[in-house]
Amino acid sequence: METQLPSTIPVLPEPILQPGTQPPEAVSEAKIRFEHVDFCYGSKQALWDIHLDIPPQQVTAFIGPSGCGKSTVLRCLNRMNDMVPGARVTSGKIEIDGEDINLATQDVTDLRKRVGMVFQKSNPFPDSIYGNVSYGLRIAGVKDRKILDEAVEASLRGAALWDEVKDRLQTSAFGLSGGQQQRLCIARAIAVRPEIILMDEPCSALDPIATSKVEDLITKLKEEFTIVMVTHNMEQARRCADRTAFFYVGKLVEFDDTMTLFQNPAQKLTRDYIMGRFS
Ligand SMILES: Nc1ncnc2c1ncn2[C@@H]1O[C@H](COP(=O)(O)OP(=O)(O)OP(=O)(O)O)[C@@H](O)[C@H]1O
Repeated sequence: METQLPSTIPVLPEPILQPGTQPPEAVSEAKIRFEHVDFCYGSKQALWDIHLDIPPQQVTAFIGPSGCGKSTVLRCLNRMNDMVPGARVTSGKIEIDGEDINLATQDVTDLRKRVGMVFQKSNPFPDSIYGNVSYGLRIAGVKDRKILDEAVEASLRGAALWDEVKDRLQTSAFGLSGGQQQRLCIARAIAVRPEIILMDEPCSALDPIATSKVEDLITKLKEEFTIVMVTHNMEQARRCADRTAFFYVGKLVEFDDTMTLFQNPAQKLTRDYIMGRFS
């Protein structure tokens, strides 16, 4: 019997996987592993039993309707949810390279060096282009101008921005277009050589041309980084993501390689969502 699409979003979701469905098989070489994770904001549960293996050096996209928990899952990975009073993982475990990132011994600053983040709205600092890209290295204590120069150039090249800004590195970052500012934020994120880059709707404020440049960049960045992105744009998930996870009311409904998820989803709920039967 297939799960019927609820007409309204229930407060407490019933099991939504089809009977007999097993959790996705563990990826042998997971960079990131969610093991049966429940998460609450105070007394309000936002995630139920999230079980997910994210492979290294691939792009993984999270899709699903508003409020289904995509950003919460993403923000678990750099412990940004710690900043919300009462927000916590209430059961289960989240591992990066096999290490539990919620242990009391975990250095959160160190974790955030390993797990960079790019936000929906570009957020350059009120500083020059050079100052923005070199920021992370400078606060880590790097003072050598040659090292900083090389890192800034490599990061701007890595973010496909060097040619557009190389002659104005000392000018304000606010003088860049929206798309350039977003690529600058990506350059700032990669300058400290993270292992994982989280992107929360990185193109939602951009026009189609700027979106296309950032999408090309995302595809290139996976050669070096593990990318996890939230997107409301299903075409973007199709274009950029190797694997896609579909969430609904705080549960992971389906996680598969992107082509399979879009062309032959195992769950009726996934099919209904990608066919636009609800949003
Ligand atoms: N700071 C917070 N305090 C309390 N509840 C929160 C907080 N942030 C998110 N939530 C709740 O947790 C649930 C999941 O929210 P989340 O932002 O993760 O969903 P989402 O799928 O990313 O949504 P959207 O696509 O609209 O960004 C929602 O019910 C939301 O109201």
